[in-house]
Amino acid sequence: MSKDRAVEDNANMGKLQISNTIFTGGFNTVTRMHVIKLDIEQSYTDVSDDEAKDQGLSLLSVADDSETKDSAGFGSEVKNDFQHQPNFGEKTRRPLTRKFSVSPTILIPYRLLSIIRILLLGFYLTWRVRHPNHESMWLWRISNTCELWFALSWLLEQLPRLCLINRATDISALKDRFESPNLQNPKGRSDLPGIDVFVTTADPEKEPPLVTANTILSILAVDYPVEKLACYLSDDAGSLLTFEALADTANFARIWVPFCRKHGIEPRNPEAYFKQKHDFLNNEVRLDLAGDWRRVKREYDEFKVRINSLPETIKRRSGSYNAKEELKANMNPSEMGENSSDEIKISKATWMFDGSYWPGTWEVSGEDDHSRGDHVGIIQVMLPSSDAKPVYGSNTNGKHLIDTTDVDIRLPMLVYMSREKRPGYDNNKKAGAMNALLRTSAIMSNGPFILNLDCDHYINNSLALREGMCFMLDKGGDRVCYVQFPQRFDGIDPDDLYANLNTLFLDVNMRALDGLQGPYYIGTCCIFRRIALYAFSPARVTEHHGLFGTRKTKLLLRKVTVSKKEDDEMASQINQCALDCDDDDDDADTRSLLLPKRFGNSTSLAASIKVMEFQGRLLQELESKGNQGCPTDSLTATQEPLDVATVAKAITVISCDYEDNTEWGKRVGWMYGYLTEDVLTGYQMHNRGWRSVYCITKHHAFRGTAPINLTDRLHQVLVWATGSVELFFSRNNSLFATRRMKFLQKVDYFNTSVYPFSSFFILVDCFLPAVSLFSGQFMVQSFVTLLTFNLVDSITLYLHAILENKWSGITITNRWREKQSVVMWGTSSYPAAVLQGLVKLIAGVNISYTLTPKPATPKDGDDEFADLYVVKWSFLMIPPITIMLVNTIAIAVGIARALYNPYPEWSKLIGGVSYSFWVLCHFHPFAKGLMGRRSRALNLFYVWSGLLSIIVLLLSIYIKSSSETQNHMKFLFP
Ligand SMILES: O=c1ccn([C@@H]2O[C@H](COP(=O)(O)OP(=O)(O)O[C@H]3O[C@H](CO)[C@@H](O)[C@H](O)[C@H]3O)[C@@H](O)[C@H]2O)c(=O)[nH]1
Ligand SMILES: [Mn+2]
Repeated sequence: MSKDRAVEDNANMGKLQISNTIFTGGFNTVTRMHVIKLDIEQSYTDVSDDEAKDQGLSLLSVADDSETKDSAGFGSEVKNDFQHQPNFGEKTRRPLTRKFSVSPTILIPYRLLSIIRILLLGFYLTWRVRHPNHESMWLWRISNTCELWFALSWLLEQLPRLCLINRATDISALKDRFESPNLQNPKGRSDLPGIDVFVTTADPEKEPPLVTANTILSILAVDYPVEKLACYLSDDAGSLLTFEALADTANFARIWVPFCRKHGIEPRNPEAYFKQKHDFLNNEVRLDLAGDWRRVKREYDEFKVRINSLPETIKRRSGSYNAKEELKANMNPSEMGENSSDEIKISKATWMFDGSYWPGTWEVSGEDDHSRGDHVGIIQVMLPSSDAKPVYGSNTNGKHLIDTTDVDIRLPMLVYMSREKRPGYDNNKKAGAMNALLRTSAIMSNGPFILNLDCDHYINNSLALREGMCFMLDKGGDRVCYVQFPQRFDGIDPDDLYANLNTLFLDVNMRALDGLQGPYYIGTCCIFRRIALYAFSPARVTEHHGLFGTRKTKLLLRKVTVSKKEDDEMASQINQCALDCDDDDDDADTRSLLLPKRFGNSTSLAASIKVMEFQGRLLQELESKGNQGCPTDSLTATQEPLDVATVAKAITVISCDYEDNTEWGKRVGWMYGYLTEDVLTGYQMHNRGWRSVYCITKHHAFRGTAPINLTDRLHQVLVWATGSVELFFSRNNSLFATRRMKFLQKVDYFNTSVYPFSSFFILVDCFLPAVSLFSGQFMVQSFVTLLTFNLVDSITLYLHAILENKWSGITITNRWREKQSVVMWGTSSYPAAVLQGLVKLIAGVNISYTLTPKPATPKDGDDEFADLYVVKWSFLMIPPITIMLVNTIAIAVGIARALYNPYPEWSKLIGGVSYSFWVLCHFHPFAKGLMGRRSRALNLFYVWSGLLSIIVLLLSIYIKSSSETQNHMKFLFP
């Protein structure tokens, strides 16, 4: 698109908005869109003049076309420098990743143990079934069913752990291949593909802006070619608070990012970095680190104060503007078109610092067009994209904080986005936000790869993106739809009371899946291949790559999409789109108007097609530039110029999906209609035949926060478990509906979808000992057999865990926490999830999403774990509390009955009491959470009641056995 055209389109914004209305099809309301013009100097003054000019908060900065072309089209240079190039062939052929299998010394005993356990379980269960307890058949039946179920679920869990693997990356090989001079790239410019980073935030109260700001800073400072990186923040609250916090973050990044690059800082999240202890005398650091550290720290502290006082700042500013407005209106009522002398009511608006209305949500709710679920779409480029050439800073001369003469001071693109929301239309929660980002970014930067982060998950290792790229760009990498990293956490209490670390899932199960078809997508810390999100199958993409750079891309799109039958509609539509591009290449507007007609009034389909179109056009462009032999995936050798016209067109695309909203999530992008979009979205990709990869390393690539408050944790587990139930009921998840998914992978997905249903058996098992104590009927013939079995069972389980520790690092304590949490959640969140899922299935009721509150950054001197002791009531606590009470009472009743009974059945009593105590042990963290700060007393209670019951029992056995010597043998082996 020529410059003139862009200018013309800029002037014709009004016209474009009209075409948007047509574009949204049958929807009546005119879709409006705000592209905000801001001048950062007004609010943030401590920036030098020349810096302020390129400060970025200008209207959707237009990148210089000629520059961009230069950076992309290095074809001509190739010819000139051809003879002078040494041979790099060998160097670039090194593999980027390696795969290890777990050592046989661990694997063989591990498998042996599995077999032993299966045999033991088999023997025990057959014995149980063959020997009914005639005393109490109902107890026998119930406990049998429970045990059969648990055995089965253990088997389901164990099966996928047969092929264990570990992986490693070679970052230096990546550098050699993509960033060293070679024949195609004599200057050694980075040939790494572009990455768009998506961050989502939804509520500045539950998700403190300072936390989000730190995440953004860690992204802006990541070690990746600046011109290939773009960062998008989606704000589902449409809040000015987030907006201004982001603007100030972009500002602070000018200090923070060069500082990180200069000294090789890790981690590049200022809050986490400044918390560390520093050794400035270390030989490996630069001499000026101490000075720079002090100056940057002071800047950060001021930044922190500014961000934390933003709510107050905005409130005060809006207050004074509103008062002024009111005054004005009352002075000249005629101007307001009011004839009466009544006092005029002015709506309490939220004001931006330049004295204009904030188009998003206003603090005072209830305002039409300005509430959480009812506002226009907002898009703002906070930092423009940059050129491929490094820009070096200058030395300290009063203006500049630190000396950056040899430091590249460019910053990646940064965009604020808040999608349009209207009452009566489902916004599809996080999935909706992600898809809006997917479409917006397709038009603005179109990185072939996408990193997805929650607002509280920052990049902890600045090489993380490169690590991910190793998998994507390695041989065979084109079958990888995403690279998932484990979720690691800061700020978890040392005891990890509520099993937040998730070790069993993150360190064992996910790794085991990597030996099959790949780990689940867990919603954050995940790098996607864009094309996999566009519902392509890997086979198709391989074909794509095979032809890439050698034939006509258009031809290729047509050929590829027609050759596969299953992606029917979408394929033919893309096909048509490619044809359209052919017809009238120069008239983009006519084309976008044609699309809705051809495909009905479907906004979302049209939007998805637009995205496809862009991808196609990009390929074409590369093609036409003669970019022959360009490495696969370096699609962004061309940086899409960011011009006003294209971005204005994105307006239609980022708006909420209106009536056709199901189309997007059904076919393209993040899946709609489920509480947890993540597992389902990954499931679809695996089902299409993609594989995913687990990138788990000792240094944690990403870190985030987890709820350490019992109530928050219960609600988080409720959301996850409901997602699983939804997966179970989803049409896709029939064991027979699988298309290209490996069998064991399918088994694991099935297991995931089924675990909340075990809540029924867990509940029963927790009440059984109490019921038997109350009724005086014990559930098995002999507690001795039960205990022996439990012992053997536990031993094999923990031997397993020890072996698992060898390759996953999971400890016995972790294991015990996991076991406790299965019982705790199994009696609270899981049954609630099953109920919610059933209600949705039967009545079609939409389930609401509970956003997990993120802990705020503690101020100096604050208790880091204060949240741990906050007790908030939740209905989910009712069953566990009941179980704890019932079992405690049952123990007392049982003992009392035995003591006052002339013929007490001691063996039954011991069985019942120890079983009840065993149940109570599983609820220890739960009880601690309920007691809050008084939990120390609780520990004493547990120890003493344990000891006491043992003493009482031993005493009574002693008394009993000495008085009835004949019966002695009987009670030991009844
Ligand atoms: O309407 C919404 C709801 C949520 N979010 C964002 O989604 C992310 C995750 O939400 P959170 O409540 O923190 O979920 P968690 O339980 O902490 O997160 C885990 O579980 C979720 C559901 O499976 C995944 O989406 C997350 O990525 C994963 O970290 C946050 O960044 C939110 O801002 C939105 O953008 N819009
Ligand atoms: Mn979270």
